Amino acid sequence: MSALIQPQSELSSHSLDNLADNLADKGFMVIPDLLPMGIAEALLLEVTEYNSQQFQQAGIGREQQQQQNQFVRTDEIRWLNGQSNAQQAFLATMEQLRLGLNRRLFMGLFDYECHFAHYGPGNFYKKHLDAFKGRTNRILSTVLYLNPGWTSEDGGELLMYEKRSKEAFLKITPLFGQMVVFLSERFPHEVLAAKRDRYSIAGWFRVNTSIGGAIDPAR
Ligand SMILES: O=C(O)CCC(=O)C(=O)O
Ligand SMILES: [Fe+2]
Repeated sequence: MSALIQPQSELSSHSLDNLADNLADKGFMVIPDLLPMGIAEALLLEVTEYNSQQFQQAGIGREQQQQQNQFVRTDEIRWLNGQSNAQQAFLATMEQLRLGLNRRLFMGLFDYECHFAHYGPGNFYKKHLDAFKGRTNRILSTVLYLNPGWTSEDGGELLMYEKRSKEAFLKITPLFGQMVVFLSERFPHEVLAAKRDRYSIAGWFRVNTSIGGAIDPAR
């Protein structure tokens, strides 16, 4: 698998400027190809090799409040921990993104947590916010899509909403290598039911709300 991975690529300052401008102006951006193809291909190979025991049923809420809710979401997830070269390359790219955004927008992004997600046929994630004002440390959401040859027939689009609006303002097809980045508190969003297996890495840049030395909250 490591043979597929190209040497660590530097994100250009142009692409970081562009992302920072879009986040400042609109609060989101869709990036067609943030990562080198080889890294995205290795991540796809890795995620498709996991069996259902190696995924966990996705929940909603955090820690004690964590609960499985089949009405809200039916995907399965697996947290990244840097256990493969592909994961390390991805996490290194996201670290460049974190530092680049902090430098440009003074966002104070402290760390990044992310998981693979697998939506089998019929799986969905109903309209939700990744963060509620004042109650979370998730600031910026990212989703990287790992679906070669995805077409509009396959469903599984991400719908993005403005708050208090019933009509989505953007419909994102989960195309291979594409990443969407958006402000976690600002945009309710949902994943429509997919008609075939849909793979992604969803992640969140967080600020540090630690009290008394403990990082709060734990995952
Ligand atoms: O996969 C997507 O398009 C979005 C996933 C999502 O909203 C989430 O995991 O919070
Ligand atoms: Fe979400």
